[in-house]
Amino acid sequence: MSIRHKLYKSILSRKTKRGTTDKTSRDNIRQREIHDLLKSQHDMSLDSIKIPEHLIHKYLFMKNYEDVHIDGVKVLDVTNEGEGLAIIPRQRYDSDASENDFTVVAIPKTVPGDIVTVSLRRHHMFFAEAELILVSRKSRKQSRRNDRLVVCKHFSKCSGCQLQMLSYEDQLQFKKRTIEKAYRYFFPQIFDNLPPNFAEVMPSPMQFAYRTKLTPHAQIPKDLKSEDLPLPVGFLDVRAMQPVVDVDSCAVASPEINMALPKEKVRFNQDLEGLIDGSKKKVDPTFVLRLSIRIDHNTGEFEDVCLTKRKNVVTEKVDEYVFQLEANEFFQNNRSILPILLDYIKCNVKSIDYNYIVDAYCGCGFLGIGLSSTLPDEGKLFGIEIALKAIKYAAHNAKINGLHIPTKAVFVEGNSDEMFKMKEFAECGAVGEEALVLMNPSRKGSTPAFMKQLLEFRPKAIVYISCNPFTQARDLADFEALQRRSTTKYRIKALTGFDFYPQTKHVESVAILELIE
Ligand SMILES: C[S@@+](CC[C@H](N)C(=O)[O-])C[C@H]1O[C@@H](n2cnc3c(N)ncnc32)[C@H](O)[C@@H]1O
Repeated sequence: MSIRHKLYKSILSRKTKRGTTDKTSRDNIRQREIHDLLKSQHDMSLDSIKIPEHLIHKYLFMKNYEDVHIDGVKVLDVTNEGEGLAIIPRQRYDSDASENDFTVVAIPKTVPGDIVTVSLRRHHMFFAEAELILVSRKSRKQSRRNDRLVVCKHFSKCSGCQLQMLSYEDQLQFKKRTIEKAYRYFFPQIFDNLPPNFAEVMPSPMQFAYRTKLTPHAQIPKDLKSEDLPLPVGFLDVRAMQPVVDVDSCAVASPEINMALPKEKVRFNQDLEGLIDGSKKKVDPTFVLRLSIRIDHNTGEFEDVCLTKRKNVVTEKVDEYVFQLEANEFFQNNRSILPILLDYIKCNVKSIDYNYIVDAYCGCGFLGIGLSSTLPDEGKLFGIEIALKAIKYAAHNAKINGLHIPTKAVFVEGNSDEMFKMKEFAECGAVGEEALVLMNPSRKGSTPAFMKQLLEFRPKAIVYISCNPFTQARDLADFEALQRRSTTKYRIKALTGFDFYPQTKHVESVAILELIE
C-alpha cells in the first residue's frame, strides 16, 4: 500500500494511538467540539459538513494542489487545542459542491471574532486543517486578540504555544472553559451540584521564562549529507508535514536554558557531521536542557544552572524540600506555581485527620514528600510508580528530606492498579479510614480498575491532580457511577485549575474529594 493510500485510509478511519473507541481521544473530543459549533451556529447536520473523498484525496500532500487562499473567514469558536473553528461554504473552493455543503476549518493561532485569510490544508472526514495567512484589521473590535502581546518571533509557526496573542486574564478564561467543557462532555452530573468556584484557574506567578525543561528536536534524514547541515532544531511546525521550526530561544523557557540552547545546537550539528564522517556514535534527534540548582554548601546560597546530559542529576527545591532526579525524568516544569499548589492542597485537607498519605503515580515523590509535613509524627507516606528510575529517586528524595525508609516512607515500583493488593501496601499499614490518597496519572488518566479499588479502600479524602481535565472528568464520572451502587459516598469539595503552562493550551485540574458516608 502506498504512503498516500495509507495516510488517506488513516484520515478516513481517524485511528489514534489509543484507538477510536477512546472517547477522550483528541479526535473524538474535536468531533464533539465541531458538533457543538454546528448546533450553536447554524443548526447544521454532520452530513452538511462531511467532506467528500475526492477532497480528502486532493489535499493529502501539498504538492497535489495549488495554494487556495480564502479570505473573510470568521472564527466562531475555539477548540481546547487552541485552534479557532470556522465554517466555509464549500462552493468557495470546490466546483462540485452545492450551496448546502460547508467545510469546518480548524485554524491554529486564531480566536473567536477574528476575521482571517486562510490557506486550506489537509482535509479529514469532518473538518479541514487551515493555515492562518492574515488577520484582517476589521476583526480586532470583536476578537480578544492583541498581537502586541506576542513576544516570540516563532509564535506563528511553532506548535509550542497557542495563546500568546491573548491577555493573561483571557488565557485563564480559555483554560476555565476547557475544564468546564471536559466536565460537560464526560461528567455532566457534576453541574447538578457544583463545588464553589468550579473551574476557576489559579494564575502562575511567572507567565514567561518559567519552564525548567526543554526538549528541542530535529528530523535527521536517513541519507544525511553535509549540505543538509546545520539542521534546524526546535519544535514541530503547526502545519502538518513541515520541517521543525528552528528555534534559538524560547519565551517560556528559563534564561539559563535559553543561554545554553545555541551552544547545544552547535554541538548537535557537530555530532551529525561526525556521523557523516563515519563515526559510529548514535545521535539522538531530541536533546534535553534542564534547569537545576547548584548549592554552595559553604554559604548555603544556590544558583540556577542548565544541565544538558540525560543522565545528569537535577536538583529541584520546592518550599523546604529538595528533589533530585535524572534530567530526562518527569518533574513538574513550572517551579513558580508548585508552592501554591502544595498550599492549596494543604488548605483543603486541613480539616481532615489522616495518618497515611498514599501517593499513586508518584514519579520521584514530589507530591507525597511535598505534603509530608501534614502527617503526624507517627504518620507514614506510601508511594507507587511504574518507572523504576523515578521510584528509586523517590526513595532517595524521601531520605534526603529526612523521611526514614521504611518507618516514615515506603516507595514501591509497580502499577497503581495493583497497589491495593500489594503486600508492601498491606505491610505499610495504610487503612482507608486514616488515609489521604493523592493521584496524579499521566494524560491518559487512571483506570476503572483503580477507581473501583479506591472506592473500596474508602480513604478520608482524595486529591486527583491531572494534566488532562477530559480524562479526569471521565475517571470521576466512573467513580460517581460506582458510588451509586455502593454505600460509600464522596463529595467533590473543590475543583480548581492551575496554570502550570502559561501561553499554552494546557491546564492542570485539581479535584478534592471528601468522604461523606
Ligand atoms: C504526571 S506524572 C506525575 C508524577 C508525580 N506525581 C509528580 O508530580 O512529579 C505521572 C506518573 O505516573 C506514572 N505512571 C503512569 N502509569 C502508571 C501506572 N499504571 N502505575 C503507576 N505509575 C504510573 C508515570 O511514570 C509518571 O511518573
